Order: sequence, then structure tokens, then C-alpha cells
Amino acid sequence: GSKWSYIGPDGEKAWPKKYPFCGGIFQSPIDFHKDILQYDSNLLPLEFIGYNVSSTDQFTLINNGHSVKMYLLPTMYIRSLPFEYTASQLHLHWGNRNKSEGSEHTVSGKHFAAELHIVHYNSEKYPDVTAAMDKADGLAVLAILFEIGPFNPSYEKIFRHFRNVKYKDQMVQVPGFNIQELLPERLDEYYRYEGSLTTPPCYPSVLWTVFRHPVKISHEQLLALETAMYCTESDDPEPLEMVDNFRKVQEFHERLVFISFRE
Ligand SMILES: NS(=O)(=O)c1c(F)c(F)c(S(=O)(=O)CCO)c(N[C@H]2CCc3ccccc32)c1F
Ligand SMILES: [Zn+2]
Repeated sequence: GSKWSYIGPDGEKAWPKKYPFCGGIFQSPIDFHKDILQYDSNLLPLEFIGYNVSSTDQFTLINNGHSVKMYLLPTMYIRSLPFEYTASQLHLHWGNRNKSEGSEHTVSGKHFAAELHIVHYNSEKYPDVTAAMDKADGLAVLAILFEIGPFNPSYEKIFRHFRNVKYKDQMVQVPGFNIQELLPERLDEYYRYEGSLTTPPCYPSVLWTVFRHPVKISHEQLLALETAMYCTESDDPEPLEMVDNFRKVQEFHERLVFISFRE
């Protein structure tokens, strides 16, 4: 079983003992700072196919003890990457009510409030995400940074279900909606680099696309994210709050991050 956590004896410093790739190369997340950024005019805007899901369809939202993740539909995929990548799931990383700085990627050393990841797998080369997740060209993850602003009705379509997935292994159905509503403005402006899963098994199998512009959610929505869920099961006598579920930034030496925008 996935016996790892973000705190205590099974925290990230211990991950490489059970999951050797976590101590290996190309680890994510990283800090984006100017001396590793290089403009690349070949970086095209991503194309999203099938993201506008009918409300007659449903997504399954589940608390897996590490994050809250929502399974997406196999009819959803992205083009204009080296291969076609089919959507698998989305999940979030966040901080805690006293320190809303829970993004995984940082920009010039600064954390954003939280971060959404949309995990896709290379469906041109692999039959499913499990076959793809340990291959160098297996996964493509889109990352969206969060900052505080006005109430966000699109994110509320997911957040309003948090009270039904408070504990590990609880799940709920979410009516379909246009997942493109979750994306920031200026999809043509992003950071691109080759990295890894940010949780065990930390396979170096991810083509990362981190959008330059954050999305805004309200303070109340962020507080709900930071206080709604537990890592433990509903009957656990020692409940553990699901907070600070982000990995520290990793060393990134002799490598470049490509940007699709000029400063
Ligand atoms: N930040 S991240 O994008 O690297 C990332 C996570 F942060 C994360 F929590 C998960 S998970 O599945 O919810 C729990 C750990 O497996 C995954 N899930 C990945 C890892 C293993 C796997 C297998 C099938 C589908 C998705 C994933 C993940 F890719
Ligand atoms: Zn993630």
C-alpha cells in the first residue's frame, strides 16, 4: 500500500527508502527563476478535445488519503504535444489555514496559495495510465496555480462536494461540466520542462506544462480546501487533517525550463 505521507517518519525525506526514483533524476516540483528560463517560439497553445463534458455525465471525486482527486473521462484529451495525451484525473495540492502557500511549483522562490494538476497519459503509445506512468514519455501534467480573488463559480462545481469526501476512501459523483472553465487565461503562456510525479513512486515520466497565469478563488473557497478533508478514515480515533500536501522544490542543475512567452 502507499505508506508515505507529507509529515513525520514517512515524510518526503524518507520517500527514497521505499521509492528509489524519489531520490533520482528529473524530480519535480521546481522553482522557476530567470536564469534557468529560455524562450522557445515552438511552444504552441495546447488544444483541449472533449473537455466540455455534459451534465448528464459524471466524474468520480475521491479522497485517497493524500489528495482529493477527480477521475476524468477517456473522451478527454490534449493535442499539440509530441503525442496525443488522454486525461486520467485531476487533483490538488494546498497549504493550511494559517499559511495559504501550498503550491508545488514556485516562481522566483514564491509559493502560490494552491495548485491543480490535470494528469494525462500518452494514449498513442500506451493502453492506460498504469502502463504509461513509469515511461519517460508516459505522462503529461497540466498545472494551474491559485491565488486569492473573487469567488470562482467554476471551481465551486468541485469544491461544493468536499463535505462528502471528508475522509479517506470516501467518494462522490460530480455532474459533468466544462473542465476548460478551470483553466486560466492566456493558455499560450506557460512553463515547460521534463520532470517527475511529485508523489511516490516519483517516476521521471512527466512532461510538465505550468500555466504562467494563476486562477483566482475566494478566501472562503481556499479555506474550505484547507479545512475540509482528512487523510484518515472516518472511524480513525486519531484523525489527521489533510493539509500541506505539497512536495518541496527539488534541485534543478544544468537544465532549462522553456517558456512560451517573452518576459
Ligand atoms: N503531483 S502528481 O501529478 O505527480 C500526482 C499526485 F500528486 C498524486 F497525489 C497522485 S495520486 O494518484 O492522487 C496519489 C499518488 O499516487 C498522482 N497520481 C499518479 C501517480 C501514480 C498514478 C497512477 C495512475 C494515475 C495517476 C497516477 C499524481 F500524478
Ligand atoms: Zn499533483
